Amino acid sequence: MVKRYLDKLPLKKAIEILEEEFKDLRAETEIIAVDQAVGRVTAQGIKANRSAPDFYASAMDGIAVKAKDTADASSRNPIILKKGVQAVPVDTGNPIPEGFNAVIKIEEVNEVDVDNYQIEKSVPVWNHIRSIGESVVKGNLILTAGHKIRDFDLGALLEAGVTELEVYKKPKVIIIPTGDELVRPSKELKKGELVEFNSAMVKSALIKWGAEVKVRDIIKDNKELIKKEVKKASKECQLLIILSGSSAGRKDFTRDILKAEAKILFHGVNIMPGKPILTAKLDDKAVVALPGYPISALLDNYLFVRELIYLLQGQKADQFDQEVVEVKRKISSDIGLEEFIRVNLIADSNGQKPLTAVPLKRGSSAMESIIKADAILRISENKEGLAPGDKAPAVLLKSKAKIKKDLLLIGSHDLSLDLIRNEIAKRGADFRLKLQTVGSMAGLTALRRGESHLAGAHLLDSESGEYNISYLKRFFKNKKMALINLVNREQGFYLKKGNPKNISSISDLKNKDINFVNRQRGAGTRVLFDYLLKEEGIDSTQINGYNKEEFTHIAAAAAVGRGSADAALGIRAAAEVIGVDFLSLTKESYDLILEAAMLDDPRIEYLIKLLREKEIKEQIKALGGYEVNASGSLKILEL
Ligand SMILES: Nc1nc2c(c(=O)[nH]1)N[C@H]1C(S)=C(S)[C@@H](COP(=O)(O)OP(=O)(O)OC[C@H]3O[C@@H](n4cnc5c(N)ncnc54)[C@H](O)[C@@H]3O)O[C@H]1N2
Ligand code: MOO
Repeated sequence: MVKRYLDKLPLKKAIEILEEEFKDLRAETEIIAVDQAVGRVTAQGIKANRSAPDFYASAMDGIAVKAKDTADASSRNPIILKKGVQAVPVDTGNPIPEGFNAVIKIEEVNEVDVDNYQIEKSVPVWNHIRSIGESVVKGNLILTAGHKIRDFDLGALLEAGVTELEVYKKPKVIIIPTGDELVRPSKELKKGELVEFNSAMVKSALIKWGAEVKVRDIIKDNKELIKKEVKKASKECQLLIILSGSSAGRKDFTRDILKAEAKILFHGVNIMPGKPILTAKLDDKAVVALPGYPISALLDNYLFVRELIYLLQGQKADQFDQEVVEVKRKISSDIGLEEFIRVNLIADSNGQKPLTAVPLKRGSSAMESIIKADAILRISENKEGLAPGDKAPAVLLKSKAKIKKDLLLIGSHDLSLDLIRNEIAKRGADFRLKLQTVGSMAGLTALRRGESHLAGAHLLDSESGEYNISYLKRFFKNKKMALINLVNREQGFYLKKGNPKNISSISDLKNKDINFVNRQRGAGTRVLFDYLLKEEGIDSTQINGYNKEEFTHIAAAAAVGRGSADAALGIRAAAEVIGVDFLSLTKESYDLILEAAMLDDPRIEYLIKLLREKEIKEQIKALGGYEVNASGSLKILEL
């Protein structure tokens, strides 16, 4: 029988349960000095103790006058005002002398002599006078209860004579990381050890939301130890977070412990990632067990724990900043699960249409993809994925203004691209270069769909021996396209140090003793490998490991480095990064491809200029295996 251990609660329902169960859960309050209060949340409404200003004050440097004395003044009929009687000098902020009711700016006044001023314009009553309470009015409610204090709130409070205020104490949270395989972050790891980093992510987010957080030492997967720590910690905090052990593994004890000690509220929500979250109430305290996978823990922290931290401070969590975006490819999603998918966003050239969302890697432990993401696309639980042209909401992770300026490059992987990306940022350019590495062919497909500004490809045409052009003819018929040479680079074999299996040519791979690891279908390196095999008259079935695939040069080199393969094809620079031997076989060119119409886009001009710079060429060359003479050179093709 299928063992079902998870609830299938819709997200909204799950949040309602938390709100209902913990509606009276509040942190204690304390009185603190106003100038220490930024980020804290008011426990009571706050009224102004005084008006500001509490006297009539001059708003300008000039002279205080009686408005009626100025009534007839004009440029043709200048009027003289007697100093001390009809006019008194005042500076900005000075009280207005009794009996005066307007101010004229000094630059509009002519000082005729020590006793007389001349003016050429009449002024109305209250001209340039700050009235009593112009800034804040005594008795007015300045801040409501449940207000998170900002820098400018401080100013208004202090001006209004409020020097102390009652705020919620920072909610006390304890985080307990659990797991046999986990160790504190360090540079060196033993085999099988994994760095415990969820606590650092979760803690930092909670501090941002106003909590005071303690992280306990990592506890081994031992039921008694975890139980002891849970009971102890729950007495010292308002919210307890247990990291991992929320699913059904042999050592996932969290559910058992909470079942015995607490009231379980729910275990399992219809979302992905983050499905196996578990929440409970232990002696009125909130307990949340977050799933182990980092992206799942992260998402659940934002969706659920954030609500609780706000609730503890008498607030309701803000809605996420969402934007309706469009997709240009099919994106699958399970019906009955609300899916949260990391995406890059790109704007069309005139910025009129909705932003286009381009999905990134989905895995619940793919951290680089959350760093790269511009937004999290939400596919609701009643949808079975999205089709090209469909729209859906996305939670923005970066500013929309910045996203609209970015350049997105989707294509094959090359180490020089990271160098360039970093250089653009280092120089403070007003755009960022974003990369999605997916392989040459997938890059061209994305460009054709309008999901990127640039593709990166190194696709050999086995007939002509030329790179990329024949593919462009196929992909971009009747279009005017441009090719910018990025680099010419060496392709060859990654081999174990010292080449123990004596591999010296493609035909050596036929040896049954040799394990190869290939690149994914559609990768330029895969195309090259097929070409090299064909040239030698070798059939792919003769190669051990032809169907084993890695997705980047680095991953292929690393497979050789750790011994799971004897050889792989790839670029020299990755061999240098991983520290494996390299046997050069051929040279290829890697081009950036774009619509020719984009060539006068300032960002593209910047990129081309950068690629032509001597200093950048030297840096790329130093990565190993690169020829940079043609970097930045341009070809325009009418296809
Ligand atoms: N048979 C099933 N197995 C799993 C299911 C399922 O439905 N049936 N759900 C999967 C999903 S979805 C998730 S999410 C995870 C949640 O698992 P746990 O909460 O029990 O977490 P672990 O298995 O202990 O760890 C998963 C993974 O994450 C790493 N990890 C754990 N804690 C940390 C930490 N504090 N910092 C960094 N990394 C952490 C851990 O080493 C594991 O690699 O269960 C699936 N399984
Ligand atoms: O839901 Mo798990 O939380 O997909 O990774």
